[in-house]
Amino acid sequence: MSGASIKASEIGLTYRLMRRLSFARGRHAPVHHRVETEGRKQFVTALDGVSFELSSGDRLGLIGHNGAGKTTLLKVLYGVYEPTSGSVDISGRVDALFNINLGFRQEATGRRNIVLRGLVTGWKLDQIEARMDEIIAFSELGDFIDMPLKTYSAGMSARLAFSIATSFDPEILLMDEWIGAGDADFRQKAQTRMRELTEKAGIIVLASHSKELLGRVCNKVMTLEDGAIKSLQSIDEWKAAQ
Ligand SMILES: Nc1ncnc2c1ncn2[C@@H]1O[C@H](COP(=O)(O)OP(=O)(O)OP(=O)(O)O)[C@@H](O)[C@H]1O
Repeated sequence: MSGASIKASEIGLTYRLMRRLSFARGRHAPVHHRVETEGRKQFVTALDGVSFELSSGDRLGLIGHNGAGKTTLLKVLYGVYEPTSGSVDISGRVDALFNINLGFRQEATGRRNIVLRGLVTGWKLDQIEARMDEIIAFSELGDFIDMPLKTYSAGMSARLAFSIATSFDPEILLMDEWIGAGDADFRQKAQTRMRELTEKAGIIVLASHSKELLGRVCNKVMTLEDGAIKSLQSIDEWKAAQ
């Protein structure tokens, strides 16, 4: 691995609202101050002037109130959305674990979903088969691996998604709070795996409301407020400020 990097320069992201919001006089919608109206169109500014750089081994935590822009930032880094302004330069293979069910076929078995995910990630069938046993063992799903996804609990889906994503050697892993769905033993295993990933010169970006989780996993923390960076601190600075 040559070393992963992310450079975000002044990223802005504005959503166009498909349905018009109207606010009764004297009542505020939670995001009313960022809804702008232009003629018949309405827009929400979800990210505004976000700049940062990450390099090999960085584990960035994203924290902030509901609607602060954490998920939107992950989606921009994953390429789901093109920033409305600014730019993102990414070097390294990116995989994402947010909205765990995204990309899973509910009618297909766990085993079949491993193959489908592998193919989408760009691996060949024999490469996927070579990793199959290891992925199944790590997920601890046992015989459930041959049952359809729709029979899985949230925690079981999370374990499968994590096992798959980390087995296909991502250099950059983008995650939200999915990890909360796993039980304590699995979280411990998952944490070890994330550490190995960053030791191999990878990068993790993890959005969470859990200060305890960020404290354990991250070396930097970005606090977002209304789509802008309120602070970007080393883990020690951030802990000292709590
Ligand atoms: N598809 C969308 N269309 C319009 N507005 C959106 C869309 N997705 C998010 N938003 C708005 O963008 C802003 C940022 O949302 P985002 O989901 O990034 O926040 P978040 O920090 O991840 O919140 P949470 O902690 O609740 O998950 C919010 O004001 C939200 O209403």
